Amino acid sequence: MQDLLTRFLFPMCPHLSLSPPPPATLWLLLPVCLSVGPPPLSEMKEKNPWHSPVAIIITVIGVIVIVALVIVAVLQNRPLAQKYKYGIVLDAGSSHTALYIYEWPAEKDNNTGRVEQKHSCKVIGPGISSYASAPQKAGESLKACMKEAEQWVPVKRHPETPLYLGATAGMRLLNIENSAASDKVFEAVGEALQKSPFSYQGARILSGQEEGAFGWVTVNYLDDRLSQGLETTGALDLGGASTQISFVSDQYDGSESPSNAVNFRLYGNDYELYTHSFLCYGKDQAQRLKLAHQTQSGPNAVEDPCQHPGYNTTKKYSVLYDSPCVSNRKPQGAPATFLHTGTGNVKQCQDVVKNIFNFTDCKYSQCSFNGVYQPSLQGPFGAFSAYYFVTSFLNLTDTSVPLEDVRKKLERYCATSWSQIVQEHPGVKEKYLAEYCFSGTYILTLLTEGYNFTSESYSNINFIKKIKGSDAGWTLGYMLNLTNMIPAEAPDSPPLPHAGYVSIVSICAVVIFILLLFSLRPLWARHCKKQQIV
Ligand SMILES: Nc1ncnc2c1ncn2[C@@H]1O[C@H](COP(=O)(O)OP(=O)(O)O)[C@@H](O)[C@H]1O
Ligand SMILES: [Ca+2]
Repeated sequence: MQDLLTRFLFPMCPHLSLSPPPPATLWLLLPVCLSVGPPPLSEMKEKNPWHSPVAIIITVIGVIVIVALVIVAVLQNRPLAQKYKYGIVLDAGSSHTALYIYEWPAEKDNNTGRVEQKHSCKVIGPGISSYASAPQKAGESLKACMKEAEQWVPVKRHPETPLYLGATAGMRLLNIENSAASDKVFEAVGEALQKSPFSYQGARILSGQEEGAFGWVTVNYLDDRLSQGLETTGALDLGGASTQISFVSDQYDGSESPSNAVNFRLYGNDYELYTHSFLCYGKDQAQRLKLAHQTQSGPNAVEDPCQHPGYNTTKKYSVLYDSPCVSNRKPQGAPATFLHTGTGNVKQCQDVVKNIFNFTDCKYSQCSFNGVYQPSLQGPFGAFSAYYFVTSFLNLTDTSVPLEDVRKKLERYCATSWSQIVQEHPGVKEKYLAEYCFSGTYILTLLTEGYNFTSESYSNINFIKKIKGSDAGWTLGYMLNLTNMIPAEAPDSPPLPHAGYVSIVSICAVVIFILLLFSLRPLWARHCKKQQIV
C-alpha cells in the first residue's frame, strides 16, 4: 500500500518535498498533500499551501475520523470491570449437608461453562434427616455455613442471590418412615434459611430421577459438552443412602421402561437420558442390607469377610435396623447387640455383597439388578461422591489398571490387620477406616455385576471429585435448571468476534478514505493546470 502511495500519489504533490518522504510520514502527509494540490506558481513563494482553508478543513476532518476510529477500537476492546451474579445450593445429603456458592458473569448468563463454583462449606454434624427427634437443631446446624456464605457473596448482591436447599435419600427415607417428622425438619430448616439475607427459594426433597439427571447435567455442563453438542458423559453418583446411574444410549428411546427417561433440550440439542436411582443402595444403607442379611443366620455374632482381621466391635440391633431399608428384616427375638468381627477376605466379601442384589428377576430385554431395566452402557462415565472418596483412599482411581489387578490390590488391603490399618492412617476417621474394605468391594460389585461394566468398559470410568474447580454432583445442574441458565436453543452468536469486527471496520474506513482521495485526483489535476495557466 505504501509503495502504491509513493508511486501514484506522491508525484502529484511535488510542492511538498523534493524526494519521497519515508513511508510512515507519507501516511500523515497524504490528506494534506491531496487536499492542497500544487499552488499557483505565482504564489509559490509568498503563500504557504498548508494554509489553504480547504486543506485545513480536510486535514482536520481526516485526523478526527482516524482518531475517532482508534478511540472506538480501543474502548470497545478494553477489558471491562466484570460484574458477577451468585447462586447458593445446599446439598442436604443423608450423611452430611454441604453448601455451594456459584458465580457467573452478570452479562453472559447463557454462555456455557461460565458458571463456576466459588466456594463450598461443609456443615458440621450429620445430615438433616438425623435431626428427626430435634428438628430445631437441623436449622441451627446450617448457621455457620450461612454466615460464611455472607462473607463470600458481595453484600449488594445478597438480596438477589437465590438460595435453594435440596434433600436427597436421607430425607426420602425419613419421609417414608415418618412424614410428619420430615415435614418438621423442613419447617425448621426453612425458618433458619429465611433469616438469611439471600433470596430463599425453598427446601424440598429431590426425586431420585432429578438427583441422577442433574448430576449428569453438571458433569456435561462443566465439560462444555452440552454447548458444543459433543458426545455426553454418563454420571455415576454414590451416596450414603442411594446411588444413581445416568447416561445417553442409542439403544434407549424411552419406549422400554418410560419411567427411566428424562428428556432435555439444551443448546438446540435433544437428549433422551436414561437414569435410575437405587434407594437403599448408597454405601451406608448397602452396608446395613448386607449386615441384615448376615445377621439372619446367626443373630449373636457376625464374622464379616468385609472387615479387617482383628476388627471386633459390639453393635446395637436397634441402630442397625433403624432404617426403612432393613426394618422389615429384623430377626424375631434378636438380642440387643451383636458382635461384629472381621476376617478380611475379599472373595467371600464379594459373595456376601452379591446377596443384597437380585440378579434374576427381569421383565425387560435386559436389566441391571432388582428387576430394573438398563440399556447397554455407552460412552465415558464420570463417577463421583463416595465413588471418588473410596477409590482415592484405596489408590484405585486409575482405571487403566486392569480390573484383575484392582481386585488383587483390594484383596491385599482387606487382608491387612485392623491394628495395622489404624496405625497407618492416624488422620482418617475410624468410621471411614472401618468401611473402606467393604466400600471398595461394594463399588466393584455394583459396577461390574450390577451395572454390567466389563474388564474393557471399566476403563471408560473416570473417578472424579471436581471438574475445572467445581464439585461433581447434582447441585450445579439443579441451580442451572431452576435459574433457566441453560437455554433450550443455541444462542445466536455474531459471525465475527468483537476485535475482528472493529479491525475490519477500521480497515474499511481507511480504504474508503484512500479511494475518496483517488477519486479527487482528476479534480486536482485540473486545478493544478488552471493555476499554471493563470
Ligand atoms: N472422606 C470420606 N471417605 C469415605 N466416605 C466418605 C467421605 N466423605 C463422605 N463420604 C461418604 O460419602 C457418602 C455421601 O453421601 P450423601 O451425599 O451424604 O448421601 P445421599 O447422596 O445418599 O443422600 C456417605 O456415605 C459418606 O459417608
Ligand atoms: Ca449425595
